[in-house]
Amino acid sequence: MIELDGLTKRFGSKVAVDQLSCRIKPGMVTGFLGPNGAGKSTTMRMMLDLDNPTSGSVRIDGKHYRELQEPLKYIGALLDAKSMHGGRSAYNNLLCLAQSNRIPRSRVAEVLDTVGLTAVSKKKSKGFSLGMGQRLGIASALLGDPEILMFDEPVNGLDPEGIHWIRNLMKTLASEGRTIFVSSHLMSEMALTADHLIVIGQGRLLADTSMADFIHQNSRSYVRLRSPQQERLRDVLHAEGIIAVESGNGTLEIDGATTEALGELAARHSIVLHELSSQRASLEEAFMQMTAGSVEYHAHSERDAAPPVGPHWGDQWGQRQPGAAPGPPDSTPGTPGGSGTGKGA
Ligand SMILES: Nc1ncnc2c1ncn2[C@@H]1O[C@H](COP(=O)(O)OP(=O)(O)OP(=O)(O)O)[C@@H](O)[C@H]1O
Repeated sequence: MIELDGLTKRFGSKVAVDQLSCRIKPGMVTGFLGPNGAGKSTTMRMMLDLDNPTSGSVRIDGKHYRELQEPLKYIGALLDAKSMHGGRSAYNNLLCLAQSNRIPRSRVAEVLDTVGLTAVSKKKSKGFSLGMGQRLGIASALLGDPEILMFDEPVNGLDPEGIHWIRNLMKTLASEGRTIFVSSHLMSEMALTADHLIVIGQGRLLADTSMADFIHQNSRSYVRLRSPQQERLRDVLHAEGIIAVESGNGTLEIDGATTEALGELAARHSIVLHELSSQRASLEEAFMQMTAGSVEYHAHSERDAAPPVGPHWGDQWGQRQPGAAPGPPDSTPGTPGGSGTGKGA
């Protein structure tokens, strides 16, 4: 179990981590999610005593990292795949780590085999590809057979087979009762791996929730309508008190109604429909909406620059106070990506 209490880190006037409190429990994969610059790496560095918190604390099984004897046996981490000594072979890099933590030499060959690097174990690690470097970093994390494992963006640089492998490895380690804490800025990746989610933005806690609850609350479903008689359709919907949002390409999106009800309504008014379909928004979209107010670097397109018109599904996240639990999406639909182009009917 890892416990963060009011963890805060400032770099000059920049608050990288802001009063972060949460528990990371054993027996599951906990995803640590946030956009670039959210404070994920800084938090992980403080967990490993590589950075001093400005205030607050981290406890690993009740102890500060500094109090752990032979820490590799408690907690293994992959933070930076390039942190290995490039002039040493993969084997010797791991052997040095093993010897300084009183880990038997036999374990080095074991972990090299686990990560699939046995064939290149005598090669200098500076010649390794990014993916091989990631594997070597994962081997070093596994070396002490620790109960807690932390991985910072572990799929970076891995090919599809490697990504599949690391996902399965994390799940297997969690099923053995270990605490697995893994950071990512990709919701789609977390949806496939994590049992629990901790979401941060600008160093602050935005959500601490089970993956199942996150999916339940954020898989927004809506109906998409397209008609050559759009003006009439909008008038009919308006008269019925149904809010429709224009989503481009002449389509309307409607929350809180069924395809059956809308199809029958259109039929009663003899309106031709070219599309009547049930849709589900992606989790990536929900994550982008949740963190929209805390993304450090935005790319701007002309579309983004357009002023928002009408109600927007993501507005709820922008208004939420830090630390509050996420609520269900409201019934106001919008367009993906938070560009605010929705328009009330
Ligand atoms: N040593 C430092 N000095 C000054 N600012 C820093 C330092 N380290 C991190 N920061 C700033 O703190 C914030 C959080 O950075 P951090 O690397 O922890 O974010 P992250 O969520 O890991 O981002 P990414 O996904 O891009 O790796 C950023 O604004 C970053 O620029």
